Amino acid sequence: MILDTLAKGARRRARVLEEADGEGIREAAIARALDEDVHDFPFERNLRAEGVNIICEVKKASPSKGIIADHFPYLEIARDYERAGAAAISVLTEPDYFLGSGLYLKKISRAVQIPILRKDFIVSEVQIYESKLLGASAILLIVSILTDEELTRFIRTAKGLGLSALIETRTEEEIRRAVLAGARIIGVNNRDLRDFSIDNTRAARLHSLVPEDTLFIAESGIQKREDIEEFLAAGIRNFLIGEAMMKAEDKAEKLAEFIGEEPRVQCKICGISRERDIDFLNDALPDYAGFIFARSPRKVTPDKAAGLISLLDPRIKAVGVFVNETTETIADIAKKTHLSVIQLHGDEDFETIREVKERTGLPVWKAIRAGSEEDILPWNDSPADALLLDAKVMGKRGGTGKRIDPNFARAVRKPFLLAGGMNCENIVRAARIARPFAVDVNSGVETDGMKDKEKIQAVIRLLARSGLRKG
Ligand SMILES: O=C(O)c1ccccc1N[C@@H]1O[C@H](COP(=O)(O)O)[C@@H](O)[C@H]1O
Repeated sequence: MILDTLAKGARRRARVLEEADGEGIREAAIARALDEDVHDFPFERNLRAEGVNIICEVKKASPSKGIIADHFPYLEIARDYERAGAAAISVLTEPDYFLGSGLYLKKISRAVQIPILRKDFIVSEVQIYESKLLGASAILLIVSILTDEELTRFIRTAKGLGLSALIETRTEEEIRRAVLAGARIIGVNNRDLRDFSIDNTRAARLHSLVPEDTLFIAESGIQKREDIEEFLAAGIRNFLIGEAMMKAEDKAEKLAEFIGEEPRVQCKICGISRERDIDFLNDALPDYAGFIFARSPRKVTPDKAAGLISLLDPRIKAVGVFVNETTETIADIAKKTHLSVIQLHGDEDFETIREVKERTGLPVWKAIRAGSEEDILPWNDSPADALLLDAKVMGKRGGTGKRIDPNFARAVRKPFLLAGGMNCENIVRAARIARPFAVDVNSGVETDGMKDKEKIQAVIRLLARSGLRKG
């Protein structure tokens, strides 16, 4: 049986590794874990995020399909997965049948920000230490090739290193063993590795046996949206998809098909200060253009802004960004420059928001620098028309390029925009988790402090290809 052959090969490689420098690998991995925050477990955190979470796989070949990708630009594939909004990336490292490599994992983990699962046949602790050094955030443990003692010990070793362990099962009995061993994440493989047959009902059938607080992942054989819909009906929302993602020419479009969303997100490009920027926007056609009237490298004078806004395509609404400005000045500038929306990005209170709304007759967006959900809660009662969630950075007002945890959006009870370090790499996943009415992109579409035409176009196109915004 292929699984026995794969496990045998893994044992041979683990022995070579152990003999070469088992002790050194162990020590280096433990030192790295001590250096990091080992309680963070980003793989698990991402799978607990709102909505459908998909782990996309990087694999050149498989024993069932043979060569999947003749051309295998693995770094580009991984970056495309990240941009497409993958929750994590699974990287095959088994060399003989999957033509994988530890080097692929090492390089991918440096190229993307999302967590990486090492997909291999782990039969020895030295492979777990090695996974840590390669940059994995999670490892796969296959119940059928491990004893109960090994399973328990490997889960514990992984945890001590800050690695999550995805425990792969195929039967009721294996789920029982996984639970007893202390699994926090259980996967059910729809593919039978004895004969490679696929049974897409398996994960749905076995799901109910897994305790509620344990993460559940349906693995293998998922090809189209209808497959996902069947799993969703069974209460499953985390998936590991290999071949279908590898074969998809446009990863963003394929992931959008799996997730199945209605276009609902608008886009604001902020910090517009030059005629060239207006040309970029008139070409890309975002929904809003932001003009900053506060202290900032992107600051514009009212005269300059009036000139720029007069050149703006009428389909793009002008947003004025103010920090602790007087209501009178805001009203004057709004009139002079023909603003459509006022964004208050300072310490403005409810009373000021009310005054600005009254004096200008315009909608007001209140920016909140959120370090936690608690920072957001009081603003749900504010008179602002919408909130704008931005990152909290001590001593800074905005334009920090720092990300906000999109899960904070759970606390918002009003229409809101998501801002803070949005760029082509993170915008799709953040928008899917937070579900704002608009995303706000500023420093993430700049090069050397200037707005960059290619980056603006890339963000706008990506939002459309991902099904988030009308194209
Ligand atoms: O961009 C600025 O310099 C700025 C200055 C003062 C207030 C707000 C500012 N920008 C706003 O910050 C957010 C997020 O920006 P980034 O993507 O993190 O660079 C955005 O809403 C801008 O309008």
